Order: sequence, then C-alpha cells, then structure tokens
Amino acid sequence: MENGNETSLAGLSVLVVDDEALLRRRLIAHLKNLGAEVAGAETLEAARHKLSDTEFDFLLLDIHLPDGIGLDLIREGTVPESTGVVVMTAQGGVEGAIDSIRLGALDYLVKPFDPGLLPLVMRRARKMRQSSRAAEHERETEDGSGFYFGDSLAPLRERLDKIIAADNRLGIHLPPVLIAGETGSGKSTIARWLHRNGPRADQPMIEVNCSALPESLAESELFGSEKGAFTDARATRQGLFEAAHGGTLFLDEIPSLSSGIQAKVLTAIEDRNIRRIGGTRQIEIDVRVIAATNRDLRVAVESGEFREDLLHRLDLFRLNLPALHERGTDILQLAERMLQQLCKRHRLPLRQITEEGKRRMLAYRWPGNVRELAHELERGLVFDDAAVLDFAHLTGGGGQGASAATDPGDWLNPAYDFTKEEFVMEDAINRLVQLSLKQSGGNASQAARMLGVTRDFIRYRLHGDRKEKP
Ligand SMILES: Nc1ncnc2c1ncn2[C@@H]1O[C@H](COP(=O)(O)OP(=O)(O)OP(=O)(O)O)[C@@H](O)[C@H]1O
Repeated sequence: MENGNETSLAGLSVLVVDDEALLRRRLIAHLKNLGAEVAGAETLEAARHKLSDTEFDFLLLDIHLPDGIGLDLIREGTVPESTGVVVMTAQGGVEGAIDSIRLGALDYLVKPFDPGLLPLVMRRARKMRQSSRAAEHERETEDGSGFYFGDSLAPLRERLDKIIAADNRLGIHLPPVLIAGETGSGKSTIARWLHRNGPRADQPMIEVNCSALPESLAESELFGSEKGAFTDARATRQGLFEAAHGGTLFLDEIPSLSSGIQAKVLTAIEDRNIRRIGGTRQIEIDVRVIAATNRDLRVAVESGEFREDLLHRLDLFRLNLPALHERGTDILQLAERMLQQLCKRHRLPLRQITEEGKRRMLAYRWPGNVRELAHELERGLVFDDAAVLDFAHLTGGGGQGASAATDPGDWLNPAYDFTKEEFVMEDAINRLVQLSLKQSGGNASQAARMLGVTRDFIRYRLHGDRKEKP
C-alpha cells in the first residue's frame, strides 16, 4: 500500500471479528504477513472491548456471531467513523451485505474468499473513504473521532484547519509539525486527528515512542539496516521512515532521542532521504513528521539535551496543547462526554456529576490531564456505587490535589489552612518552578534568577523523575 508495494499493509491496524476460529486465525496470519497490526475477536462482546481500547483502521466483520449480528456494532455506534468496515458474509447472505453498506460498511466479501484479495479490498475501501473525507471534514463540528475541542481548543482547531489547507495545496513534502503539551493532554490524539483529516489519511501513520526506544536500537528502527550491517542483521530491514513513506511518522517524546539520532532525523527531514545502516544507497522518502514533547524544547536546547537546528526545523508549525486545568469549564463538557462513552462501554446507566463534584473538578490541578480525567471517571463509575459522582477524594490533596492553592500566592493568604489543605512542600516548589518558567517564556536562566536559585536547580526540578536532585 506504500512504497509502491501494492500488497503491503504496513502501518495499518485491523480487527478481525469472526467466530470461526480457523478462518479467523488464517486471516490474522495472512494480514500479519502483509505487515498489518492485527487483533481478533470471536464475539460481539469481545469486539466491543477491543474497539473501546484501540482505534483500528479496519474492521473485518462477520455478520453472524454467537451473541448477535455483527452489524449491531455499527448500529450502536461502537465503531468509530475513522474505522473502515468490510463485512464478511456467507453465500446467499447478500441482503445482509446490502444492509451493511447502507449502514456505512465500505465493502463486503462473500465467504469463502481468497485472503489475497484483502489488500485490494482495503485499498479500494480507503479510496472511497478519502473521496468522502472532504465532505466529512466540513460536517464535523467538534470532531467525528471523539476528540473534544470546545471553546478552549478553538484556536488550535483553526490552526489545524490551516495546516490541513496548506497540506492539501502542497500534496507532497509536507513540513513537520511540533506538538507541545503536558503528559496526557492529547498530543498523540491530535497527531492522529491531523493525519486522519489530512490528505494522507489513506496512507500509513507510524507512531514511535522515542522514550521507549533503546539507544542501541533507535537508529536501525528508524532508518533500517542492510543485511550484514551488524551481527544480528541477517536480512535487510526497512526502517520506520521508509515504512511511513507517503504517510506520517509520529515521533512522540522526541527529546529522548540521542543527539546523533536527532541529527539523522534532521537530515531525513531536510534532504528527504535516508540511508540504512550499512547501506550506501540514498533512499528517497516523502514523510510528514509530527514530533511531540511534554518538555519545553527551548529549555532542553539550553541544557544541551536537544539540538537547536532540529528545534528550528520542527518549530515551523507548532501546536501548543493547554493543560487540562487551563481549559476552564470545557473540562466539564469533556467529562460529560467521556462519562457517556464509559457508561455505554460498561453498560451502566448514565450517571450525573454533582455540583460539588464539578466544583472540585474545576479546582483540581489534573497533573495527568485528560488521561487522568478519564481514569478518575472510570474509577468513579466502576468502584463507587453511588448514583452520582462527586469526586470527594479529589479534595484529599495527594500532593497535587484539588484544594491545594491554585496559585502560589494562596499559600501566603492568612485564610489558607495548612491543616486542612495537606500542604506538600515538594509540590509548592515544583509549582514555583513552573510558574517562573512560564513567566520567563521557558528561559531556565531567567527563571533561576527570578527564584534566586541556580539554573541546575531548575533543570533538576524539571526532570526530577529522571535525575537526582543536586
Ligand atoms: N480533547 C480530547 N477529547 C477527548 N479525549 C481526549 C482529548 N484529549 C485527550 N484525550 C484522551 O486522553 C488520553 C490521553 O491522550 P494522549 O495519549 O493523546 O495524550 P498525550 O499528550 O499524547 O500523552 P503522553 O504525553 O503521555 O504521550 C487518550 O485516551 C485520549 O483519547
């Protein structure tokens, strides 16, 4: 499907839902051989679980399942709009196939079929999706994929639309995009949104968590290796830049890459070609790089952890995602939408959040951002029997808790009650450091001067989870 290889499904994820174990295994093995990431489910219920955890590019769906009709997954809205559905029907089941097309399935296959047809069917289905995408994009108010923008992310949405318009004009050699935001604020989700709503939606998007990539493997993973390049290189291996050719490569936590690899990434972006380890040939690539970071890259440049030249190259289109606690009352709308989805997933009646609960949610710092909100809601739903959610435990402080001061000045307020608020000195220091960095525009030296501490102190506080204090 990319790199001119008509049958490759590299970069695509597929869920195969069929209760016939043999056929399911055969399809899974075949799709895996073609490079796809594949999961299987034998019942509707198992499919619901998989679909609620992962967003698949394709759903290969049998119509008759032991616990119901496969099409129910589309009817009940369990299948996200971004997932292309291809229905598998038994001979004579054409009516079901027609029903499924009416419901929005992209294609159908009559059993028994040759699994070799799958790449062709998927390519055709993706083409159909692409042509309806422009209209879909127009229709989307918030976001068809469940991403909630709200008022606070309206400027971000505008910026995304501008990037997509520029991408549509350019077609090839799309400039890199940098997404900055605290952990759990939605960087990966926005990267996927951009890919799915842009002109490369029918091409692969490959996601790499750079912090999980051991340094020894990073180069071969990203750029590939020729046979014999090193002891274990028994065959030529394509790197992820090549695998993402024509599509998007998402480099999450990009500052985790070593300086040497950062330099290679810069060359790949600038020269639009790569060289595999042990290879002499330059291989042309057309990859849109989206990089994400939860760190202030200017601070990382100052401390020598990030290459300034790469920052300049990436910083052309920057998307800053605000922390959840900066999103005002949007947090309540987001929580309500997530609650609806969770209740549906756990088959629970819809629960309301009390006024007090809302107040607590607005006051809380949410250090884990939207991810933490999702966990809190799920915890409340699954472990609390109460008919309403009031988030009483959020007042417990717990270091980064709700009722701690919302700005450091509160600690100096005579009304501030240290016995009730469970004041945590570490938290206070970290927040002072964050505040000074914010006011100095991320300049660690200036922030250090403001607080009367050394620059190292700021640095160690920023990366305290990875390095010891001085
Ligand atoms: N605006 C949003 N609307 C709906 N869901 C969201 C939104 N933002 C984030 N989420 C959800 O919050 C969770 C965390 O988002 P995501 O993984 O994109 O964050 P991240 O910034 O990439 O995190 P990390 O820094 O840890 O990589 C995901 O489950 C995502 O679906």
